Amino acid sequence: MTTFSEVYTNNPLQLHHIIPLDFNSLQAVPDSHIWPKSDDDVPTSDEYLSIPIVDLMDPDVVDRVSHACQTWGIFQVTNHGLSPSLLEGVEEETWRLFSLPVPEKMKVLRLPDGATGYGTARIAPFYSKSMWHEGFTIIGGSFVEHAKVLWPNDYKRFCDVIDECQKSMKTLAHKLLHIILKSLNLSEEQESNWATMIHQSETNALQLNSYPTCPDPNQAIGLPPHTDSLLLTILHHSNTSGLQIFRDGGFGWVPVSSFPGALTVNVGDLLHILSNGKFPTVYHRVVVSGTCHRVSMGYFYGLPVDSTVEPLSKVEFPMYKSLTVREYIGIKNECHEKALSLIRI
Ligand SMILES: O=C(O)CCC(=O)C(=O)O
Ligand SMILES: [Fe+2]
Repeated sequence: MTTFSEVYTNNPLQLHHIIPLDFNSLQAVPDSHIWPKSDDDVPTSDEYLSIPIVDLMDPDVVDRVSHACQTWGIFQVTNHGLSPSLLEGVEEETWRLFSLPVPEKMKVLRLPDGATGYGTARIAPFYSKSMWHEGFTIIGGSFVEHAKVLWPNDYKRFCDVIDECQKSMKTLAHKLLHIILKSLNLSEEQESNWATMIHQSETNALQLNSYPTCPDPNQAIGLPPHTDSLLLTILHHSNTSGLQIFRDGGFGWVPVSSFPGALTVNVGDLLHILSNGKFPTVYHRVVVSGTCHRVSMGYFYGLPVDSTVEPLSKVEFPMYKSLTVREYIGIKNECHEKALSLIRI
């Protein structure tokens, strides 16, 4: 059986697509990081259109989550089970990691055919310009060896926090996916089979992101527009702005404010496929700031890599072909944003 990390070994990247810029002491944005302006670059509204907030203790939680998934594909959750002290701990460790001198971070650089470690976003090779971003990807126990390299005498605090975060995020992902399954009107047997599969899945990754203060934020981009590939993403972005979603209906790029203490959840491609397009996979990007260095932490949850994904409805005509998770990630790694249209029926 293939593990999630192994899925990435077939598409080795070139080092210049993995090594982030040394953002320290830059007075101007280098040409490599200047993005051309496009028509939809400017948010059409300065107002923060508020995305739905769902209390997981709400007795109507299934309806609320279902409505949020259908109308926005993104929502914020409260009463999510991750304590404020855990989230503060993760944030603190994220700052500790990205504040290290570049030569230290380079010791844990992601390998060209690897999935974990320090480096750029995986979508880097699809663009001629580079991002104002550095990341650290954690899959399974990969972080322990990396932490030992970074802090030989003081790695335990990073490991303890990350370990606890992975466990709590997994529990939350299971809870959310069980709620979402209920909203897809499946037969009892189908629901129970999918619940078991979700429970057994080891397809998950924790991504720490850093978007340093930028000398000219209008020229650079933190992360260009993309959708997330797996079932869902749970994001902790404290109270800093930067995340934007593209909203049809004349709204354009809408900033996502973060409700204090809440986590942001968004639908990914696999859930979009399972729901037969009922839940939109969210097109989002990250803009950078001239005054604020932002960090965020995303948890991505998927299905086992050898499992088959296809629209679950037995009554609707399927919009997408059936394929394995591994095949889908392979297509996404090769074709990026065209992946969904390539599997359209
Ligand atoms: O940093 C953020 O707000 C979003 C990060 C993101 O979109 C990603 O890691 O896929
Ligand atoms: Fe994303």
